[in-house]
Amino acid sequence: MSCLKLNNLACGYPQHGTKNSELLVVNQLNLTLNDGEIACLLGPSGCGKTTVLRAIAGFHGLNAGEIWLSDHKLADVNSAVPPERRRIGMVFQDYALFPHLSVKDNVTFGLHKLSKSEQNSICHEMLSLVKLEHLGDRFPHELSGGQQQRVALARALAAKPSLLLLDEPFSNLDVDLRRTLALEVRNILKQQNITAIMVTHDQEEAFAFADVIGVMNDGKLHQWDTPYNLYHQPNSRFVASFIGQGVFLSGRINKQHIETELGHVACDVSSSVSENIVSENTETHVDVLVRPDDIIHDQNSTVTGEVCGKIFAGTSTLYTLKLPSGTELLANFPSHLDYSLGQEIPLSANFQHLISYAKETA
Ligand SMILES: Nc1ncnc2c1ncn2[C@@H]1O[C@H](COP(=O)(O)OP(=O)(O)OP(=O)(O)O)[C@@H](O)[C@H]1O
Repeated sequence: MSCLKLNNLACGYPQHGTKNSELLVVNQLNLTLNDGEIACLLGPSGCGKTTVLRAIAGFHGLNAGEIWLSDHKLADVNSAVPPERRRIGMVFQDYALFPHLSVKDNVTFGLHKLSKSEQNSICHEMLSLVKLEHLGDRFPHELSGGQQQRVALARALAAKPSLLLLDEPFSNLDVDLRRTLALEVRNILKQQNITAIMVTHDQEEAFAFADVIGVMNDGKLHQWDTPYNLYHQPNSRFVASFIGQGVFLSGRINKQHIETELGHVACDVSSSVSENIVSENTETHVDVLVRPDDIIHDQNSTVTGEVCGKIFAGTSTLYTLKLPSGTELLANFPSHLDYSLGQEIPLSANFQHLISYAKETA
């Protein structure tokens, strides 16, 4: 069952120097999040992620569209349920704990309508959920960043929200802690069947945390999909370039093949060229997306790439390989294959999913 629905959402900010005029920073945005699903909004800085989150929370009005939570309309252009009546919890980047209150008092802050014993029981349940039962009497300044964020999560969940919004919750933490806490929070949310949306800049964090990811650019939602599909079946050139690593290699469609510098690649022309494909009997120039895991070391190949960069990453090494045309590809090889800078490596491509787009004209 759908929990959150955004229909044709548009939001803006007043433009400097003009009265009654707003610049739209989110436009025609549609998405549906099912009960118990965890989503991320991902996109370049300034693309409108936080504005969407603020609109859902009720801190930002709508210029067009509707927001629905289960069967309740939360907002449209003319009306809005106030934030405190939306049953939406929030976790912020800077934890936003009350510094003068103990951990226990922070967690029970929104529960003043309940009896003391109900408050204590929920507080105990929430603190054990985030594994902080032993720190209930401490104050925020006596906790690490990761512990403070756990308290913020416990506080948000104590109010039994219908939806949880997380605004870059892990970005103040170091990289290792970010990854482990993202997974830990995901497990807690799944265990409690909480529907949630997180905003982040960090793709790996989004991949680890979310069931579904919305890739935004310039106020628009380009693709709302699983991490696997975003990587293997990006629906636009923007998503293909933004998600994961990859390089576009020039190609030319010839019947059921695309001719590239790495040889002929078999393809189903109708499904592989996603944008602006022209008729099959004209020569069509395309850009083929080559991911680092598409490139293989192939002793039988006559095409070689010169190693001009390498980044060792433990189990694998990411190489930059220059083809004779000068195009530089990225290739991920197991790290026991240790090539030197300047070495020529015979290469071929092994595409699991061929992604190509009509060639961009300069
Ligand atoms: N109060 C404001 N007044 C005017 N413009 C604003 C205001 N807040 C944000 N904007 C603009 O709206 C656009 C979207 O901002 P938003 O904060 O939603 O982006 P974001 O994707 O969350 O960015 P980041 O990842 O950097 O936090 C940006 O161009 C920003 O400059």
